[in-house]
Amino acid sequence: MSAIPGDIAVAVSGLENRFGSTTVHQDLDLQVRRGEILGLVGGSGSGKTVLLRSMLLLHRPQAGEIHLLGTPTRSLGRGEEKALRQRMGVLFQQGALFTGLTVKENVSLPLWEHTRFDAATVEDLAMLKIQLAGFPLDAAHLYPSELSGGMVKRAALARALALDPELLFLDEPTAGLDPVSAGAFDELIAELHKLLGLTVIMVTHDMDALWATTHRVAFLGDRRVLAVQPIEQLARNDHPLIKAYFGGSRTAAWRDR
Ligand SMILES: Nc1ncnc2c1ncn2[C@@H]1O[C@H](COP(=O)(O)OP(=O)(O)OP(=O)(O)O)[C@@H](O)[C@H]1O
Repeated sequence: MSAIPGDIAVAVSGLENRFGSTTVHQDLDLQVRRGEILGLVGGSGSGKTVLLRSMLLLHRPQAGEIHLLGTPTRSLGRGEEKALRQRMGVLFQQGALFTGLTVKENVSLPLWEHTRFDAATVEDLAMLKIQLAGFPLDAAHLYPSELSGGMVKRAALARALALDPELLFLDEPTAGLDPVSAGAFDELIAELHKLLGLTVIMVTHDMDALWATTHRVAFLGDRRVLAVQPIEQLARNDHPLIKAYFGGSRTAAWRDR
């Protein structure tokens, strides 16, 4: 395949993912530009999470190539894969914090694992990320079970930012939050994106988040990416699957504002 331009953070080409007789992706292509916030949408079961996991190198596709930050990943050795993973942060839907660790310990963990900083530096960096994620510093000693849904998301975001990632993956970041908390989280993502120059890839069903934060949105359907467009254009795209998705009463309300 030809060289990947420097302004492309993630390039997926010819991706194929199958589970038994079910083909989830076939000949799927997607390019994510450096510094953009890209939304990933599609009907339930269209393969958004499997695509996310493929890009995170957590799922190995049957065919295709994924370039991450200019590096082809198909034949990476363990060491190279680990190094690349450290340049990516991820916020999973449930937050996925370790329940037996406090927020500060959760955020410190990647720093202990992947750096040789001393204890004081790890603590300083963890507290900085906790603050960046808008989590109250005086609650950093709490355990996940003591947090509200919005606080769990912020704590998990702080952990995702621990190693200063260039690429940030968000899986349904506002799912389960009330509208006010979800709106605040959208603003936080937009601010961090600007402040840290992150490339953000966000799977979401949340129309508010799509309209408020994304530069472009990729639509998954029919086992591939059917379109990548700014949301204003995508919501008016004539492809039957896209039309059906945005034609629902909840999404149409946004489109027709
Ligand atoms: N580990 C697995 N084993 C078997 N099938 C799987 C596995 N992971 C995903 N699938 C299947 O792949 C398809 C796509 O799943 P995926 O979770 O990526 O969809 P999605 O677009 O994220 O859906 P949703 O919006 O409902 O979360 C589904 O049919 C799912 O059952």
